[in-house]
Amino acid sequence: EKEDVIDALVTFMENLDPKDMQNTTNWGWNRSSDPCTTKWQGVTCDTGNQTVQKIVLEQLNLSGTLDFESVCEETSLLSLSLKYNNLSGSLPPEISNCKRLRHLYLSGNRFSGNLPDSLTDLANLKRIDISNNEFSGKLPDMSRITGLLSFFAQNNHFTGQLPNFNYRQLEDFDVSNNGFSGRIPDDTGGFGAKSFAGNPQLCGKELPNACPKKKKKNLNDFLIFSGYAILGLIVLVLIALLFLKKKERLEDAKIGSSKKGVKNTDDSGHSSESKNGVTRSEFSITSAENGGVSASLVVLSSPLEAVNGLRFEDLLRAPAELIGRGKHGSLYKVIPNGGIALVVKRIKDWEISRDEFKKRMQRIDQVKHPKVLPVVAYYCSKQEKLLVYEFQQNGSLLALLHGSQNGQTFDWGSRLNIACSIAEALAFMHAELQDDQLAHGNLKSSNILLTKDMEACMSEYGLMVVDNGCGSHSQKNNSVFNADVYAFGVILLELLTGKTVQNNGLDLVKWVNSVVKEEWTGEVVDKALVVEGASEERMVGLLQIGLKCINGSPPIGQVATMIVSLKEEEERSMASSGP
Ligand SMILES: Nc1ncnc2c1ncn2[C@@H]1O[C@H](COP(=O)(O)OP(=O)(O)OP(=O)(O)O)[C@@H](O)[C@H]1O
Repeated sequence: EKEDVIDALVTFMENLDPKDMQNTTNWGWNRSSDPCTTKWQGVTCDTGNQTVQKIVLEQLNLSGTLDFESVCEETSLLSLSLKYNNLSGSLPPEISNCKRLRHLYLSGNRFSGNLPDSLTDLANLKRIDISNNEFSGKLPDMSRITGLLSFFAQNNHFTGQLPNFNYRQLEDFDVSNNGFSGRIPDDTGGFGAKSFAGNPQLCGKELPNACPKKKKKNLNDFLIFSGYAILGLIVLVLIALLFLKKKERLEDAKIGSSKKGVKNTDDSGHSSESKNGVTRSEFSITSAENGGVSASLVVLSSPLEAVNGLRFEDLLRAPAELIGRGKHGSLYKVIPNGGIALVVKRIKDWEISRDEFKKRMQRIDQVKHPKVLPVVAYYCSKQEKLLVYEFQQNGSLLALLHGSQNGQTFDWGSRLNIACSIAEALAFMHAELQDDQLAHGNLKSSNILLTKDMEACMSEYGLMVVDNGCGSHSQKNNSVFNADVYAFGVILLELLTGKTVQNNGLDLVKWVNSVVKEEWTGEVVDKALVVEGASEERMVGLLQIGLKCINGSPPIGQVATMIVSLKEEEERSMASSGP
């Protein structure tokens, strides 16, 4: 197999047409030597498993073509740089075989034609530089490469609309001097005119060319508008209610600030200090002139600079986009003061007293776990409960499993990691919040979000608006914690089978149970995992843990330990088997 790779690499080099390189002393590229043990010009290997990781052939006057089919035979390739040569021809779609490629530097050549769509299948790509070539046509949908940090494509002949980019995440971006047309988004993450210059048909806020006003309202505008309208309405209703309340309960109205502990649920203060030293600022919904009002936005201390000064008015003033309407309320995306994106969960019909709600939020805030998405602020009045979280641009586990996967493979290792992270986080939370009887209460794949580093974290811990009384699993296990373990079992089945959950997971559980009874365990798992060659032994191991969670409600701590050891086994076997 190693011979095949060496053969392919030499073919790749021959296609680059290295005229005088063969005469150089360090050339080295030939079929009778090994790129990692003998020195091949421009090649760097992994010292551990002796595979080629980097190929850098810059300014060598190479004048042939780029044969991705051959070079991608070395599947462990991380970086390829062919800057400043004289290479031509188009990029073949086989580029997508270089699955682990992170850096692709091709600037300063004469490459032409379209970029292949399959480029965006490379989920690990971080930096692309194709500037100063003769590329043309439309760019593929670059937002599919979720981790992209640099994109240089200046000085080419690209045309058409710019595709979506995750501008906020990009560190470098330049598409100047091409033939792009259409409008650029209002929010380009700080990239200004310079990055887009020299495209006379581009228009946008950042550019000298302002766009003509849009006439037709599109769906997006409608959503934003309805978001505004609904939030506006909430405010009006709230203010009206607060005035009524103020009249009735004048004795409650106090202005000023007070020091208080966590247990103290007097909520008229403007700033307070909790027992554990966490500073909180509270802002009345109306200003102090209106007298003390008891409903207020509590901003929990947050590592996010932008959130610390957040005021309720900022939330109200910011454009709100309705992004979901779940069983328990609606979810809006807001970007207060044009800063960091937040989501506001508005919970409807929650029979919980204000004191109870505050106590619960403060208690949950004290118990921090890196894999539990913290509430950055909450708002609570009798009628209205709002929770504010940081927006997670990489979406949820549900979307990753069942939505458009953007062509990325969701491999076994990542699935096992997610299972492990969530189990550990849940075990930690259950242990800390045992006495308070605070469980997650609504654990499901749409409440497992992916952070910008694609780490899983649990959202909406402790909402527990759910019906604890009915539903078949809670008859058997009446504790709130057991319900979480059951729900976690369903998530494990989802991870393994790739199937959607319906009917609170009952359908999936029934199906898996019936297949397992017939001992066709292998049939249960997601085809993608089988194709990938994931270890059957460990997949069956995880399946058994999932079924245990569903049928036996073991303590989550035990479940976490089992998954951790499964993951360690996986890591050991990866380390010993090599590539
Ligand atoms: N902080 C967040 N950042 C990004 N997306 C989020 C965030 N929180 C939730 N979402 C996503 O928004 C969508 C709507 O969420 P929402 O919580 O309203 O619905 P749900 O989870 O389906 O139902 P439920 O009301 O039972 O929680 C879901 O797909 C969810 O994954």
